Amino acid sequence: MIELIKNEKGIFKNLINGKWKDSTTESTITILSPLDNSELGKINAMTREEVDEAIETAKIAQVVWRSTPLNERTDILYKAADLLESNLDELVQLLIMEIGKDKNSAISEVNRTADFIRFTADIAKNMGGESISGDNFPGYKRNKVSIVTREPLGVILAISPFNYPVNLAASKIAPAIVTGNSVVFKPATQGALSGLYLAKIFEMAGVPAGILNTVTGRGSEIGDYIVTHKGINFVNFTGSTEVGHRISNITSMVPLLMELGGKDAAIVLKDADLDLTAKNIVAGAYSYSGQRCTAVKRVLVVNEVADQLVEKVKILVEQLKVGNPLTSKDNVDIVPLINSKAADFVMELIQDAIEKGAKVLSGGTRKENLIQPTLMDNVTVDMRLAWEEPFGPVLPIIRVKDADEAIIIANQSEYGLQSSVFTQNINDAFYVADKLEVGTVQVNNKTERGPDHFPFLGVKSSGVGTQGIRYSIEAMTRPKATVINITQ
Ligand SMILES: NC(=O)C1=CN([C@@H]2O[C@H](COP(=O)(O)OP(=O)(O)OC[C@H]3O[C@@H](n4cnc5c(N)ncnc54)[C@H](OP(=O)(O)O)[C@@H]3O)[C@@H](O)[C@H]2O)C=CC1
Ligand SMILES: O=C(O)[C@H](O)COP(=O)(O)O
Repeated sequence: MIELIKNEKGIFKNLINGKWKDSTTESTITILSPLDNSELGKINAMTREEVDEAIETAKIAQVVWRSTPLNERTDILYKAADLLESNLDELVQLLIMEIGKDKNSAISEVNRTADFIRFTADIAKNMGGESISGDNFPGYKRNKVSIVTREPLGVILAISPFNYPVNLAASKIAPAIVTGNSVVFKPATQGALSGLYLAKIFEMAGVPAGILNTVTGRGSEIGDYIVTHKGINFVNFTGSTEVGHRISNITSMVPLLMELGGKDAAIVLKDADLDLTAKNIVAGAYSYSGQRCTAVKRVLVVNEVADQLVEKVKILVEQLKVGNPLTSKDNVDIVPLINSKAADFVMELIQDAIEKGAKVLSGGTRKENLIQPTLMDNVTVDMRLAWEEPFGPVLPIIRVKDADEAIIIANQSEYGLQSSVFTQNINDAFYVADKLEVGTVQVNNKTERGPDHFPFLGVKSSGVGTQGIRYSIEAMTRPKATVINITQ
């Protein structure tokens, strides 16, 4: 199917108004694989005029789409989910090559996305509006009734990051279109081929012309133009806090739904089940080399059990499989990072911590962009690793005297995505959970986004608004009240 979306020069086309179009510009971006530097294809660096066309076409098409029966819109989503599954092998291969995901994680991303799309259709079909009688409020009678329906917002701008190019695109596109919105989708540049593939799936499933349009090009070049475009009615962005802040600063009167960076803490109390804790911490911190916003990014463990926990974590870290998914026989947990800039940054954080007295218990070395899973003990709050998000396979252990000190350090972060607390005492779990300034607290589990119908949100610099299937649907619609006044 890849062949259907690229031209004879290997340039991937964009879906605009139901047609896969070549750009009018000669300006292209070459997508190389982080695994072997091979060229996977080229994408167009679209011009402003082409962006205008994508947004204008979305605006016009939405007018008809919002009146299309919901059951027809949901049928398209069910078809898209089936098509994703029937094209799993090719898409998995593309994900592995384009973003260096290990095979198991790539398969899981595609299957989870199909489930997400189906569940979105199910929820949309089962969501109703409400009717409110006037007499609930003093001075009014039952002859006044408000019928509250949910209306689409118009044109949704969906911007996705590199690490889940299919799932974090579909989790914006599916709730948007099922509710009668149209979409302009700007994938991450590294991840754009997978994103365009997803768009092809939606098109094949029957999404009408103009309802899903794609825009490719570097965010640094066209990002400001798209997010501030007057044709956009809602921005759903997942990516770094830096870009999120920028979008928030330059937009005006447009609702934002943003999931940004994190520094999720795993807080370990003295009565925690340490085997379960260590297992969760290692799975949470290192899968896909830590390139997940919800990765466990620091451990705050009380002194009484710190030595025991560290020993258990170290044993598991040393069992992680490290390698290049292209050349490794088995599935690997630790893969090369997305690019050398990302790997340089992780090494910089490790070096800073070493210079300030942290101890490397495992890893700490790099071969090209493959960084060994790194475990660092005795990390203290004067080190950058205590606060900055590495988006790589390095985990700092910060020792604390008690739960209260852990809470203070956890909350001092600029981020507030998730936290875990490990304890066998339900009262302590609630005590800690109640005080943490995050969107979600996981009790005795690693930090993670799923299941996808749960609310997913970050506070402080980790985001604005709430995702999760029903929550995204609500965010992308607004109530509309039609008031019936019955003459009596
Ligand atoms: N909380 C969450 O749910 C998640 C958060 N993240 C966070 O994302 C980061 C990693 O992802 P990464 O892709 O590198 O993030 P970036 O912020 O670099 O990019 C995200 C998206 O924004 C685009 N973009 C870049 N500049 C602009 C701009 N000025 N205006 C509009 N769009 C722009 C990018 O395009 P281009 O690729 O062309 O630059 C890409 O599509 C981490 O910080 C991580 O924590 C990631 C996943 C989930
Ligand atoms: O992009 C991310 O990193 C995700 O939103 C996290 O999802 P996960 O917890 O399912 O990996």
